[in-house]
Amino acid sequence: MTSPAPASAPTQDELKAQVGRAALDYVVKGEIIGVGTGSTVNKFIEALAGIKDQIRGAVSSSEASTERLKALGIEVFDSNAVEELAVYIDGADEIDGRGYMIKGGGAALTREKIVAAQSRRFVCIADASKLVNTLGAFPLPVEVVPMAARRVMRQFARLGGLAQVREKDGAPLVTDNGQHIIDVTGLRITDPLGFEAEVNQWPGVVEVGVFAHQRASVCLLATSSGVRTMRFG
Ligand SMILES: O=C(CO)[C@H](O)[C@H](O)COP(=O)(O)O
Repeated sequence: MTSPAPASAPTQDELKAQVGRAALDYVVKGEIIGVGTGSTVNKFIEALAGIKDQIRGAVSSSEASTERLKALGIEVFDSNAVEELAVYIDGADEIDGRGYMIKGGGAALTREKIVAAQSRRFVCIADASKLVNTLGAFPLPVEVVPMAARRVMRQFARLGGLAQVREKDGAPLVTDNGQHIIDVTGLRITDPLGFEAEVNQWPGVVEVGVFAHQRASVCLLATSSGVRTMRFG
């Protein structure tokens, strides 16, 4: 007699698909939905296409997500055309136990923060590897005006961080906003609210990838035993 093969652990792709589907429970019917950027959000967009007739459309946080949404027949609105969104659904590079996040691994942090700020609720979708005690192990993305890059990098060095300009195809990556990204390693961000406020007032910083003032309201965390829901008040 043979015993059944042990169930294999879900792959990261399956975990992302799982939270992408779970986020459909937070989609407010008849509304325009805020949609983020990244591989987890791409799974959400696929799932959203299945209920596209139940929403009015989306405000998107990047050209990449806009393209995907449109390809699946979901109307995309300019963020200026919508005063307030009921919900924003997006991934994260790190999230802590208070709903504070690092975002921007996909270089879309500025638009992500804008759409998050116009939304009543931020639903973060992530796999369990993104949950941390203290933010900072993931290189912190910061969008900067190119002429300020070196100065901002020196300011991070004074905080003990090591910054480098993100590159694509051998040249500095250019964001959807025509700016550059620097990635900073070696930081331990114990006061995300204070850190975000400080870095955002350095000349030439367009936006820092710490999401503390726009923290998550809820996080759907994919684990090998199912989706765990964390609420942050
Ligand atoms: O902030 C982001 C893009 O700027 C993404 O939300 C973050 O990088 C997570 O991406 P993924 O779901 O691919 O892990």
